[in-house]
Amino acid sequence: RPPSTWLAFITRITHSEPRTIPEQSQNGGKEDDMLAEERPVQLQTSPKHHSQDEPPNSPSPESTPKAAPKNEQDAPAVPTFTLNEHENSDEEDEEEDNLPPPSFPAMDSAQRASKRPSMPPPPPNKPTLMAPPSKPTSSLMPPPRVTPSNLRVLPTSPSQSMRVPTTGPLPNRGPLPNRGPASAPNGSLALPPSGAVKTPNARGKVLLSPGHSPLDWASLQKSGKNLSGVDSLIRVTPAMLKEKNGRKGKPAWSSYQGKVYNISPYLPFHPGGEGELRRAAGKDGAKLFMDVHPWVNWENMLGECMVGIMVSEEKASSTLEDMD
Ligand code: HEM
Repeated sequence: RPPSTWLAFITRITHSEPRTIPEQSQNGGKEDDMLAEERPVQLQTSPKHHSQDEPPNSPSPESTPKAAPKNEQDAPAVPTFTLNEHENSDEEDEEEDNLPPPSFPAMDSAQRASKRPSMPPPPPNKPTLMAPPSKPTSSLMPPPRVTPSNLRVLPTSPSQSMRVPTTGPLPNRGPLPNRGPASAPNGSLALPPSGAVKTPNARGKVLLSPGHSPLDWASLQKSGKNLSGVDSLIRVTPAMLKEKNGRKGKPAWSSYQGKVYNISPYLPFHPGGEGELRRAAGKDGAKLFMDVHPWVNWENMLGECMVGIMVSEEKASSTLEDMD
């Protein structure tokens, strides 16, 4: 048994093509194959009996169908199909509702048996009766409870505080080594003796005058100029060193590990400033030097400025060559 929707379609075809009926009836045996329900529908619409006196071009199921009807109103309706034909036709909907269910799948088939008794889906564009889910309002929510387990335990031991955290921003690396005190507030890093190192301040960097960069000093050392102020190396007594303090036009000498250097030409080149370097004038500057920048090679920096060696007052009269 064809679905109910087919019946309406078959009805239209039989209305529009009456010549198919005699052909089927002429076949005789084929008519028996047709379903019983279809027969009266087809027979009602087919002009089974017609007069012999009709003209040859009159509408006859046995004659060739006309190319065009005489009257457009009499013309059979050409079946047209649209996608929403069933939706727009109320008559067909009612007809379908009254028709028995389609024969496929069979009433006792496994498909029907396995079909869940599902609820029909709600029609679109129709307001549902269910109330929309209430939105959670923050004002009604209780504040999150802070329990001790939610709090991160702060590191207590130095080994824990030095550990790099796996989450969050990287910690401040702090100043470069030997450039000043460590920035760790908990004192976990080893600090030099208090007061021994000045805190470097980037804004306090000494601005050297043009032509007095470290490169300029290196070029001046290689220039061959006499930077020591003496013709040859001399013995320097403590009294002599103390006199060369750089004041009142006098040169500035400073001793470092038994050697005496004329630091006067280096004063405008000193990255730490002329004033800082002058503090070592006329005396042993090793301690001041090592406290600030032990990585600096004094001998390389002031090699051309060497005056002589420190000697006691007794040996001051003799020359260095004599001592060798
Ligand atoms: C007489 C031999 C000296 C030489 C050849 C010398 C050389 C230098 C050099 C090359 C720098 C730059 C270091 C760097 O940027 O890493 C420097 C910086 C400095 N020096 Fe000296 N210096 C001498 C003595 C002194 C003395 C006696 C003092 C202090 C009493 C001093 C205080 C400083 C300071 C404060 C800085 C700046 C450090 C900084 O900016 O981080 N220097 N010196």
